[in-house]
Amino acid sequence: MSRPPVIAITAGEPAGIGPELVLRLAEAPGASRRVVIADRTLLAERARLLGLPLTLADYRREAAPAPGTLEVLHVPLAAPSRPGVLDAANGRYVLATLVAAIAGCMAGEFAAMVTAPVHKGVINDAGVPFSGHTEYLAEQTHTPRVVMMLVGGGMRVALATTHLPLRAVPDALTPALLSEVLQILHADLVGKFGIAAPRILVAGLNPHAGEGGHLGREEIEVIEPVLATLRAGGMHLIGPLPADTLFNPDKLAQADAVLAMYHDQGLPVLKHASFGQGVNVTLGLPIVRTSVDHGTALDLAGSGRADPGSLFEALALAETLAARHAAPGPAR
Ligand SMILES: NC(=O)C1=CN([C@@H]2O[C@H](COP(=O)(O)OP(=O)(O)OC[C@H]3O[C@@H](n4cnc5c(N)ncnc54)[C@H](O)[C@@H]3O)[C@@H](O)[C@H]2O)C=CC1
Ligand SMILES: NCC(=O)COP(=O)(O)O
Repeated sequence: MSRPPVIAITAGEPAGIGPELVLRLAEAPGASRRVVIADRTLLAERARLLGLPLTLADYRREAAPAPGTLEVLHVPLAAPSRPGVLDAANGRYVLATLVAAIAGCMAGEFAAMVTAPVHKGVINDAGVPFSGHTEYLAEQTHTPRVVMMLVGGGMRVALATTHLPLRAVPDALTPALLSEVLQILHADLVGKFGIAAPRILVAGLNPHAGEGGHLGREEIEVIEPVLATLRAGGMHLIGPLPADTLFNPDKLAQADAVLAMYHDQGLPVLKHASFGQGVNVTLGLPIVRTSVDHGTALDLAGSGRADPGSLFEALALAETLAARHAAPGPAR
């Protein structure tokens, strides 16, 4: 009998809701073997705090877990952590959990990694420049370009730019960046999502997609030329469209994915439609990585009220993508 794929789940910021959400994985459907990467004492304390009856077992690659146990690959905290209270002393612990997951995926020991939320600010406070998992995964796997895409509410929304100040967005939107992002998005819609000929709606940057150049020239000077070149190569690209009406149901029905130009152009729409059930997937990586659609929710940490729905969806998508990654099949 073939062994189930092993999926690594990083528990994220120790003061946030990540540790208590990963404790709920025993309830998640699916056939994978799940290994949580975190401090085992932290998990045991959160389980006790929330009254979750749970047996933690150290992960051993060759030994199948006993039924009813949650396997843990132990990474030690630098300092004890209290729910809701950030401590920069643990910033490097969070990164160490990611490094362990990435190494296991790159070595083929893990079929995929799923990430619970990290707190970007406290990692920077720890002295490590960090803008998000997406950028960190690109750096750690030596991948020059990756693309963030969220899936939820019947939509797939990818971002041309990710975690950068709004003021920096127009300068970041170069023809090279846009072209690479669209090629990665197209390739992974085919290869990871099994869509043979993806149709992509592309948002403009400016109000009314620039109003013919009267409200900004990025559409004319950057977006339209890139779309024209890629269309000539066979891609089905619609746009640039005004972002305020691009998400109307009649437009979405014409496409398999949307490319938004920046984080808060695309994500509020998707999160409004599916918060708590959405999944963040990193495209363009040599490994499979999915994540939750929410943050550390420090206000809920330790309360037991955090919804594990997005983590369960992220695990389910990781299982699907890992199966395709292991045995790429013909597109539907
Ligand atoms: N995948 C990741 O690592 C992500 C990390 N973040 C980080 O999280 C930190 C906090 O970000 P915020 O903007 O405050 O967003 P947030 O998602 O942590 O919180 C926004 C609101 O949603 C609620 N919420 C979040 N998750 C929930 C859940 N599972 N169940 C029920 N309610 C939930 C919170 O209580 C809060 O009211 C930031 O440092 C941010 O960078 C944000 C998004 C994703
Ligand atoms: N809004 C998505 C987000 O901030 C998560 O980003 P990442 O940590 O997955 O790069």
